[in-house]
Amino acid sequence: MRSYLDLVVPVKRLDRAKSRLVGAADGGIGDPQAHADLVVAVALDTILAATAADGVRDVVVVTSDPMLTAVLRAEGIRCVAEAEPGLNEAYRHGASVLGGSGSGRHVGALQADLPALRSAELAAAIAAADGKRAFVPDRQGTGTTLLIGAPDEPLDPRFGVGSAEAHRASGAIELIGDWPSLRCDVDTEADLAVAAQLGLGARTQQRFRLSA
Ligand SMILES: Nc1nc2c(ncn2[C@@H]2O[C@H](COP(=O)(O)OP(=O)(O)OP(=O)(O)O)[C@@H](O)[C@H]2O)c(=O)[nH]1
Ligand SMILES: C=C(OP(=O)(O)O)C(=O)O
Repeated sequence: MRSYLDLVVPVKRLDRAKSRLVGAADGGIGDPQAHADLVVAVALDTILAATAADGVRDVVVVTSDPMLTAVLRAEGIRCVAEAEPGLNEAYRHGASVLGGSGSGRHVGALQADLPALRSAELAAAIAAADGKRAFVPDRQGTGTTLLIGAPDEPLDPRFGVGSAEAHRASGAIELIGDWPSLRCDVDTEADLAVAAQLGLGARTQQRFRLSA
């Protein structure tokens, strides 16, 4: 069965996002603008790869950051403000904006920190889910980079520490394919170095201080 997904992608306010990456931007530590630019670049590379993936119909970003909203809207990307703080809250809000459950829509949750993402890998994961509730674990196997809801059911996101196990326990099928770029979320500078080996998106490539 061919599935067409609408994706929700939340991003924190830039002054709070990706705190473990402070210092990885080309301006180094002590340059908040350089850090913000790196977070924007990572999000934009992720989102543009997602919008180009076969099987993705629509993407909505949930963020309350004014600068990020302006940048994304200039790229033609739809943004909505958070209704309340929190990652799972942002996913639920995005899903409700997209139509939520019972409206013939099929919603997925994609993390915004996948700067090496290849559209073909995301498309392959969506196809592998075959219309069922499913998730893709991060490369460590403990977190989640993509959750695909069951059609016409609430998304029921369970992101946070140990989210792979939480999504498994919720009945989602674990999808493991040869999708390194889809599994490579970047929390630390070491993760960014791994993503760089896979091939960073053009914007992140420009902003990452290549120290390693
Ligand atoms: N809109 C929204 N997005 C969030 C929220 N919390 C996390 N995110 C996003 O979810 C993704 C995964 O979160 P984390 O990997 O924990 O990233 P982070 O919290 O920015 O990074 P650290 O400060 O290093 O923990 C990132 O793209 C965040 O921007 C939230 O409360 N609201
Ligand atoms: C919130 C998550 O991401 P991270 O591990 O990047 O914090 C998660 O994997 O559920």
